[in-house]
Amino acid sequence: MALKFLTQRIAQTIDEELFSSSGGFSVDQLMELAGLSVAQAITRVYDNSKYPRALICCGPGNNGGDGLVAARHLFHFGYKPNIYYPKPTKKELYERLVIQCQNLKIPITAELSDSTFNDNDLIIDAIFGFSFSGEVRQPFDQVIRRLKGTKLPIVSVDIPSAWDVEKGNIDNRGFTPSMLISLTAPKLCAKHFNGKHFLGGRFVPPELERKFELNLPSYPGTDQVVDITNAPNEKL
Ligand SMILES: NC(=O)C1=CN([C@@H]2O[C@H](COP(=O)(O)OP(=O)(O)OC[C@H]3O[C@@H](n4cnc5c(N)ncnc54)[C@H](O)[C@@H]3O)[C@@H](O)[C@H]2O)[C@H](O)CC1
Ligand SMILES: [K+]
Repeated sequence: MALKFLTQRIAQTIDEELFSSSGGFSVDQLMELAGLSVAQAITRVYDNSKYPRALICCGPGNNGGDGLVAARHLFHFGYKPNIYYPKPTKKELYERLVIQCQNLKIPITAELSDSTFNDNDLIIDAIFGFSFSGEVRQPFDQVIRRLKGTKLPIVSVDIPSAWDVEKGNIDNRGFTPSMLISLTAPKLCAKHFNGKHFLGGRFVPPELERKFELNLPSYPGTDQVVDITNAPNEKL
């Protein structure tokens, strides 16, 4: 059975079920596993000896939270992360994630200067995930413009930011990353993506997987990610 690509509504429904009282998960837990998946997938493709400086661009929602968690794991995996976080979320969870990064002396900035951006080997796009809609509003429009112009490799978390969650890069509003890490299950926009593609978020209970007919591939050994670059994908 082919891997299921999710609509925005189904992605949000699965998220709600995981966090409901019957699902039993807290946001912290799943964000930690999501961010760990992202960092682990990066090690598979972008070795820290060749790509040590990683700029993590973090948005205002849970996608940005995944980015903050990934920054911490990348530090422990031997990278030199830098964080661009223009609109820090005023919630305790996010404030704690920031403190954890500050304690590792990971630079965090809200300004997007040329050097903030260019003095890196790799960019991680954790700006918007499956709740994105419409056209990109300030202050994120400027980082999307930069990402469209850069020659550095970009790794997108869950959705390439500014892409329509279902239709992909409509009107060329976004950029095309070199690598995508889909979380839980890929969203429909990933059918338009031809680069390196991993699946992460190894926390879906089999019953939930069956209910939504996700047909997830098996994760090898104790890995948090599985390479789905060549998974069956009927192109639209
Ligand atoms: N179940 C899972 O797989 C898990 C996924 N995780 C990650 O969570 C995101 C989805 O998070 P959510 O908070 O729902 O939304 P986003 O991060 O996508 O962003 C919402 C944020 O963005 C603002 N926004 C929306 N559209 C625009 C726009 N056009 N311009 C500017 N700003 C916009 C909106 O106002 C909100 O503030 C999922 O993709 C995964 O990455 C969990 O971490 C773990 C479980
Ligand atoms: K993203």
